[in-house]
Amino acid sequence: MSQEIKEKIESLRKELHQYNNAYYQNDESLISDFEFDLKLQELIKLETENPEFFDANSPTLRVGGGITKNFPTIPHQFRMYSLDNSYDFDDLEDWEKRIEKTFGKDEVEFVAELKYDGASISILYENGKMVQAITRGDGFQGDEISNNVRTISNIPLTLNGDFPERFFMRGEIYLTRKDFDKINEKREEEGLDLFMNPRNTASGSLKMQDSAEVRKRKLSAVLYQFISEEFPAETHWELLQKAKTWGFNISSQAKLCKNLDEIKDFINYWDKKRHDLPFEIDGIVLKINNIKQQQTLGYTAKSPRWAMAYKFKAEKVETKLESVVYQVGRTGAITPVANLKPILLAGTTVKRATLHNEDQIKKLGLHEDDFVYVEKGGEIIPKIVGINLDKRLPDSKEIEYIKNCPECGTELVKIEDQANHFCPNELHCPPQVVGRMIHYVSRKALDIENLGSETIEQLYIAKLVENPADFYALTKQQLLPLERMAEKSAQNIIESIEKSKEIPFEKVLFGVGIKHVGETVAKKLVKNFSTIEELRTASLEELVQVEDIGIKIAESIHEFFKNPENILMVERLKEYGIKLEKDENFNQTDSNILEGKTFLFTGKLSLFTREAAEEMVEKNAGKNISAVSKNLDYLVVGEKAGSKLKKAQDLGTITILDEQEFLDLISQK
Ligand SMILES: NC(=O)c1ccc[n+]([C@@H]2O[C@H](COP(=O)([O-])OP(=O)(O)OC[C@H]3O[C@@H](n4cnc5c(N)ncnc54)[C@H](O)[C@@H]3O)[C@@H](O)[C@H]2O)c1
Ligand SMILES: [Zn+2]
Repeated sequence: MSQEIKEKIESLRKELHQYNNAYYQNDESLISDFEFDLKLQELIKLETENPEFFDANSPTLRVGGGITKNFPTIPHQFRMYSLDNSYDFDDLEDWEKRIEKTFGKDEVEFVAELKYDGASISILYENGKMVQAITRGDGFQGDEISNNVRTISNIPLTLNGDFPERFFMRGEIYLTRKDFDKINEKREEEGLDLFMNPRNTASGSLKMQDSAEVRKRKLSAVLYQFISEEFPAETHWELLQKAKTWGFNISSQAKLCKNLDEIKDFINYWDKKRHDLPFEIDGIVLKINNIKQQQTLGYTAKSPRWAMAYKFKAEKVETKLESVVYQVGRTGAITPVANLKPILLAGTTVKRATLHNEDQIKKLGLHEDDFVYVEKGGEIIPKIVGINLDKRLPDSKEIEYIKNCPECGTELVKIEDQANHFCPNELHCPPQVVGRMIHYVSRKALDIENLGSETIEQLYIAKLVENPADFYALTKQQLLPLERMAEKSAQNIIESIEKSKEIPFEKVLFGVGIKHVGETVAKKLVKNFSTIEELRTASLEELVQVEDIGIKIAESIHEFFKNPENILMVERLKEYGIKLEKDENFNQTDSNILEGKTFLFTGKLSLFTREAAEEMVEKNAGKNISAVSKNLDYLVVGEKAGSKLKKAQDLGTITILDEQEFLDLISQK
């Protein structure tokens, strides 16, 4: 039994560490906050009942965040805690009883505040000037991100009035829904992946290296806590009012509450009204007003005893499933989508929910005409979390997954290890044909500016283009009749297409869309095969001899050139003057300073991508190798470097550099 409990505790700890890592380090939510908190509660319970399994590193005792290597690490003069969570009024009543036991009934006042969903920050002010801003990090120390915080317009850099000489203000950096949507609209235009939610985006933005980029994100800030050795007032409420006169943005919704009933009213009000706020909140924070009382209560290992968060449950609504439709992505991946009877959820009308893939539908056990529960978690897209079986009609049929592509009728295939079905008709399935052309014009490929996905779709429907070679036969006269196409834009498109004839071979090779041939692989291929002819006629054996080219890629290249339509397209591209040969300066190096030296990069790099780093090594005559061994000269470590770093340290002969030191090394030339 006890072994079982031990294993359960360990597995929960491991799981929660993983979620924390994703959440705080990579700004990703692998599960909903609600599910996360349930697991945490379960662990707390098990640990309290089984104190023999105590571990100071347990996620129940530690603030989840971490420190990155990209900013200076600064210790907090006053530790930054997390908050205890409660989900129902019973929890709150328990908390209030504990407090009354210490101070007596009616002796305690509370301040109720909105719980802003962003990233917390501690800002030091000296003599009325902002001096330093630090993230919460692990609570003991955080990242110094002063320059990024200075770009936030509602954080005062200088103060007014009668402020103390030295103190910290703590608060939350967040994104309004509107600014979040704007960022995503722009990303959509640029063909970039969309951000998941305002919280993760705000937190990620704060950790960007270039503060000019941070400024563009239009972050907001609200301050909710004054901290210092001495307090210029006796209550939290008064401190907030004072901070306001000094120039801080203090939440206008905060409310002084005399008792639990007033607190409950506040909570009930905001549980309904929160969707009308211009920003997201995930609950309410309650704080004891009197500072002396706060000090008497003190802290647990993780949170103040004088404060409590009340978290709103993710809203769940029931609605009817009207149909399941199947979308074909640009890579041929099939995504089932549920069309729902429109319903209001978390402030927006929901009509659709993603069903992910066949397994998900099976797992839900979805039938036609089912009544389903829909929830909005941390993500923007709502999902179906359950079915109301009481309302299922007796003769309703189970949803049967489609066998053929809804766009072109081709029989779908399932590839091992992948959750989605695919339509294999790459060359003639309409979304895939369009997708291939969009890929061809994208920035990392032929970089044909002005030719957006909508225009390509229109051109395809008008039967003017069917593969990348067709772009080069387009005329301005053909473009003009398209919707919303002005003379000037048409001219720009023609010019951009013409300009793409300058793009080097490796990008063209990436652009033609051979499966598994990404940017890096394309480069490696061009290094070894100077012309498209050489590549086309290379045998599988010759291909796999190239560094990083495995049999899968080799076969995919063969497959591509077996198809007469592809050969014809390549021939036409050649005729139009597209570069299908290696540039003379392809192998040119910048310097020889790394000659004879070997490099390996590990961990999460933030100053450059791994590919860019490897390219820098090559351009300076160094060599990249793929494992830590006696042959390795330099190991360059990013954030969270793991086993490779350890191995290198153990070997003791390898020089370990951080990213900046690596840059310094090559700039010595
Ligand atoms: N989905 C996931 O994978 C995942 C992973 C880790 C954590 N989480 C979520 O994060 C929570 C833990 O995060 P946490 O440690 O930041 O705690 P928390 O979010 O529960 O509460 C503490 C934080 O609340 C913020 N806050 C907002 N308004 C405030 C106000 N008015 N006064 C004081 N503080 C205010 C502060 O930033 C403070 O650090 C979990 O309970 C979970 O919901 C989710
Ligand atoms: Zn198809």
